[in-house]
Amino acid sequence: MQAELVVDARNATGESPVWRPDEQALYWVDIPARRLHRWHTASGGLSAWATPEMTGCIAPHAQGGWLAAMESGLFHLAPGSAGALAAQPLAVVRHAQPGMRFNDGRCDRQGRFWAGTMLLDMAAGRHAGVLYCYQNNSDLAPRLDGFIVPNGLAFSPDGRTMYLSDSHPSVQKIWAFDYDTASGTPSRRRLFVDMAPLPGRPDGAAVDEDGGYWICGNDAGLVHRFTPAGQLDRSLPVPVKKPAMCAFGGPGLDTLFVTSIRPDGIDLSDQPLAGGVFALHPGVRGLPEPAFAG
Ligand SMILES: O=C1O[C@H](CS(=O)(=O)O)[C@@H](O)[C@H](O)[C@H]1O
Repeated sequence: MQAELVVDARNATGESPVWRPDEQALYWVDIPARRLHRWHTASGGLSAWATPEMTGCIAPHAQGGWLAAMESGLFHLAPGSAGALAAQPLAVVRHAQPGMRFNDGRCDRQGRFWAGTMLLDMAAGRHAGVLYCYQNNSDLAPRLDGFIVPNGLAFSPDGRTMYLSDSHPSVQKIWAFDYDTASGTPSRRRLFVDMAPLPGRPDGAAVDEDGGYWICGNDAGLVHRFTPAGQLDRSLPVPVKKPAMCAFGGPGLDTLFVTSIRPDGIDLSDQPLAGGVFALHPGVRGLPEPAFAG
């Protein structure tokens, strides 16, 4: 299967792709560049907005616009025309240590927002990362801790299994949890996949309608699909070494969009498209991305 380059975005760290069916457009962020991006598939039109801080992830907001997890906390973003962006603070995070920011996250199927934090200095390898849940427009609460680079957050189609990974080279694990959809409580944490023996570190993820868990194999140029039982089903190549996160989109939700990383200061002659956004057609459909309910 050939991955098609859809946007030669040259993102430093392209993350959090989210498909908006109402706009037939893909949004994503470039974390260090402090940018929110939009690509309208039919017209090919590209838009970008400067965000006040680095944004680790975004989720659609039920009232329109986006819930964005940044450095100091959560914001509501309302992108306008000509690059205008209204950013309203919603919740301030009390980080476990100085020098942290939000990273990967999304909403559960009931519309609660979950996102993890990490140290900007990833190389330090400290287990300072915390997983937070935000709900009722007011309550940003730490729920799990001990992570270095929390990533790969996703929910099964019935919402009753939560997935979470840690990308750091010293961890490279994906865990599954039972998830109580009524209370929003994860429990019975267990190892879903140990990715250390497999090519690529676990990065961002998406779940398909059959419950397959798709995760970017960062540093290996692969996107892996695991069955709900944790068996490797297939691995699809992308023409860059560092795919970062994937999301289903397109009119039939059957395109898997993949964002990527363009590392600074290294020879990119073997991956000139690094930092691009790619499209794969894996033969399965995704599910609509749940919005933050408030
Ligand atoms: O900043 C980030 O970087 C890592 C990828 S990498 O180690 O730089 O290759 C990624 O896992 C993480 O999600 C992202 O926020």
